[in-house]
Amino acid sequence: MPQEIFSYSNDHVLQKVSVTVLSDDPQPGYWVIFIHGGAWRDPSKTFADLAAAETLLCTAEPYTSTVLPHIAAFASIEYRLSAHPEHPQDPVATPPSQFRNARHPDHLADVESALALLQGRYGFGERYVLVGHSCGATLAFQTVMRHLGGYDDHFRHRNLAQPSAILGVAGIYECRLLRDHFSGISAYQDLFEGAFGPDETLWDAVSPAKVGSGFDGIQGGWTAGKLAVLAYSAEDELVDTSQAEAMEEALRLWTSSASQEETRRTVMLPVKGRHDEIWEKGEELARAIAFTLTELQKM
Ligand SMILES: Nc1ccccc1C(=O)C[C@H](N)C(=O)O
Repeated sequence: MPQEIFSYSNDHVLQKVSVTVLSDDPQPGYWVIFIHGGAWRDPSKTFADLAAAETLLCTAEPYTSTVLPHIAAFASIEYRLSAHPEHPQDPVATPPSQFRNARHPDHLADVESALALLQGRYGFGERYVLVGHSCGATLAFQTVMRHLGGYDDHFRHRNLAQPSAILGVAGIYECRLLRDHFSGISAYQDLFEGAFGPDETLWDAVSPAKVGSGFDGIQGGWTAGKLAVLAYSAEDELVDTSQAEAMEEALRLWTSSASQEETRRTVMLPVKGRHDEIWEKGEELARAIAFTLTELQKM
């Protein structure tokens, strides 16, 4: 199954998405679309972060007989990044197409452009699971928020088909809460300021767990959604469990406002390993993706 790489814009080298199509079946399975983490800024995180889990899902039992038949394709999105203090770039010598100085809403606008490219080429509609790790989970849930601070509705891809399920893995859902939990570590203040600027009211207005349970957030926005899975690890040294707990709470109104019972669910999924181990080894990420697809089949 050859991997293809598409650029969804020519402005920046990071504006690309990898695609591996497994089945051209007219009765297709789900697309699994991944958004990597790295605190909106870490250039060592790439679309290849899905590779270990993807390989396991495609080659290892029991996945090959249980979930693989229900997967149509894998895609993995890269997006423009903010500046990273440990990866400085010379602003004069670096071409604009490689310079990392993105600010919200650039990251999300890129994710939406990537989804638009995929929908335009493959037209899978709502038959996809959006999977995000760390800030990738923030971005995944932001795509289905009705309004978003600092992002003019006018510029959003309003007619994009929404995912049937979102799997957040070690996700950041409430910026200030995370910063305060690690208040002795300046990197947290820096990474949020790098992505969103110093105005903390904006941090709240982009946090899926802060605006989630409201008409402006996921409750009003994610009309097509069926399943939210929040995978979290007690061994995660960078994102503590209160993030997934806050998101679970915020999703409560979204779940209960479904027109019929059992048509929307939120599931907390404990996984093992440190923050990056989850996708690096791939076993836990693969298990979480398989879990999400299996639960989705039941609905
Ligand atoms: N401090 C974090 C808190 C939460 C999530 C990620 C990070 C990271 O540090 C990611 C990346 N390794 C970075 O250097 O930006």
